[in-house]
Amino acid sequence: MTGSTICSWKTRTVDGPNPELWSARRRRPPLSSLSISIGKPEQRGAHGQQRHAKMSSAAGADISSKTLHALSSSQLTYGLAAAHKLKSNGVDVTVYEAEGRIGGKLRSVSQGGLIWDEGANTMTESEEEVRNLLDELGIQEKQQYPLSQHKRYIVRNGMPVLIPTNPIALIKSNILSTQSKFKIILEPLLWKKRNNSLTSGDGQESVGGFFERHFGREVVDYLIDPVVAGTSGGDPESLSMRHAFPELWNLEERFGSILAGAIKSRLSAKREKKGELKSSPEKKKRQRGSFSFQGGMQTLANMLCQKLSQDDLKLKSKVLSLSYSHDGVPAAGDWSVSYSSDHTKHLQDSTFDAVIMTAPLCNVKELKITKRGNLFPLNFIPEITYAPLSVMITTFRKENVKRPLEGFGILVPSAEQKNGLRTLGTLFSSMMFPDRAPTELYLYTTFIGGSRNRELAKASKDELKQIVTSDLSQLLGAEGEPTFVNHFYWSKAFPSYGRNYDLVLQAIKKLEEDLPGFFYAGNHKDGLSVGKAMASGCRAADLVISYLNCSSDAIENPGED
Ligand SMILES: Cc1cc2nc3c(=O)[nH]c(=O)nc-3n(C[C@H](O)[C@H](O)[C@H](O)COP(=O)(O)OP(=O)(O)OC[C@H]3O[C@@H](n4cnc5c(N)ncnc54)[C@H](O)[C@@H]3O)c2cc1C
Ligand SMILES: C=CC1=C(C)c2cc3[nH]c(cc4nc(cc5[nH]c(cc1n2)c(C)c5CCC(=O)O)C(CCC(=O)O)=C4C)c(C)c3C=C
Repeated sequence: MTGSTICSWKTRTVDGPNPELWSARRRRPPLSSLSISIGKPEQRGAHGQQRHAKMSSAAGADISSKTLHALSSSQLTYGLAAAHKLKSNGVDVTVYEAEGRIGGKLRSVSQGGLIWDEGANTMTESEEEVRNLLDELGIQEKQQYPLSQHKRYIVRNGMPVLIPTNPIALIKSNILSTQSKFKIILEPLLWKKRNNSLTSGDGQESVGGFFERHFGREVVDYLIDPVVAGTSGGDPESLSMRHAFPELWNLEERFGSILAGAIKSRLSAKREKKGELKSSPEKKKRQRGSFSFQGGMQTLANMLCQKLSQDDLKLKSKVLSLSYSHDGVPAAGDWSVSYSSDHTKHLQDSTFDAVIMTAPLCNVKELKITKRGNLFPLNFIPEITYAPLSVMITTFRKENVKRPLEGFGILVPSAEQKNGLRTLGTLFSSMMFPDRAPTELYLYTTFIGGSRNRELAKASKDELKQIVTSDLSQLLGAEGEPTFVNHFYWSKAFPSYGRNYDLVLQAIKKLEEDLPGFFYAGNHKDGLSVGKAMASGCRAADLVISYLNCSSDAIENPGED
């Protein structure tokens, strides 16, 4: 965001006698010096006369206290995290969601004594923004940590093998050949430098190419391929290393060897942590690892909504167009949003001071955006490839599962398709969270398709049931038919951080630079995980707050630079 441009605007304003202004100031001390008022967006019918939002809230003032609204045009993790943060800072928000429910890809179902997730199943709190947000929500007592979460399995020669979690366990395990084990140990000496002529013209190396240079092909086939499938539904050859794993990419840039780099950064992180603990010994210890919530991941979305009133959240409201029409007063109702509402069956408009867009870029591309009355063409947003995915929920009676495994779940490398396995992987949902099924049942969540098998992702429920039953029979000894089956299909489960991802990031930058007060957050930007998504929403909210602050400063101090 080009905050400096915004800060440099000079305009005149007079605070109107809006009582809500004062309550807003009381509610948000960090912004107390600003002329910020909180009010409702101005509404007009599709064909109605536009009213002047900026002038409307305070009679007598030539330009009233600014009505500050932030809009998130999708409500998901990012949108809701952003909305929550803005609300907490006393900024009014309206969240538009095209669907009739909140949560987006956080989608939990509770039915007949079973609880399952059709989207994200767990998350982490590696990002500081997420830790702070969860603390603020007071959601800790609802957090559920999976039992035996560090037990994860990979298929090798058609059978499950425990993924080693430390170097000694790796050496002992039969997950890799002796040759590959040596390649890993000797990586600091043997790793090959990137040959830029072998990467595509733009210097973008694939995930597969990168790891093959460092650890050899077997590591790519049996560790990287399943992990990539199990974190993005993608495959190592089509993902860009720099975009999909930026931390490891940077590690190579800094240290060359991944292993040596990882050890060095771990040691320095430990030292830093020790120092931090010494300076603030009361720092709270947090449980580490992945977690979900009682009732599933949807609980998080529900909690994030708590601060929003009924009017703040507009379900079944698809944003169709955005119009920026700045006329002298920065951020004061610059944005007009037009959306179709299922409730009224009409197009409606509202004005806002800023917009946080969290809809996928493929949806953004379909919007009509105008800037000062001229069409703002969106043809610079590249076509994005998405991985499709089917999620199958099955339950089996415990006595019918002959070789149940304790732990998180099992991932199937592509190479294991030759052994008849067609799923991407299965989460042992009721092993992790026993309250998700009655005691006599195991509940499994199996994923099919991804970029590995796009056609299969679209298969019918019956066909997918056969595939899941066959794989679970081979891997866990699940006999007979499942006692319950549920199917959910995501046509665009994940954006692929492919080799053209620079163009995607450039397009997001252009949107934010060319459209003052427009901010983009979401899983198309800084990572796919729920945690990264939430952090991205929080950062967008911070940018909105500074944008509004800068605009207010410019209004209050018209003579200063
Ligand atoms: C099957 C699956 C499993 C996953 N597992 C995990 C996991 O275990 N851990 C993890 O961390 N992450 C996981 N993820 C990833 C994570 O859930 C997602 O990356 C993230 O939640 C996506 O959120 P989003 O808001 O960016 O996008 P989306 O979920 O696509 O949300 C976009 C929202 O925008 C709305 N929208 C679109 N256009 C408009 C419009 N014009 N107007 C208004 N609203 C609009 C849509 O209706 C939708 O609700 C998983 C994802 C999937 C699909
Ligand atoms: C070992 C079992 C696992 C299976 C099977 C699995 C499938 C699966 N997962 C996704 C999408 C994501 N998973 C993510 C994290 C994640 N997944 C597993 C394990 C399995 N996933 C673990 C242990 C973790 C890490 C901890 C966590 O986040 O809870 C993520 C987030 C990735 C990130 O950047 O942090 C996503 C996204 C798919 C599509 C899938 C299907 C095969």
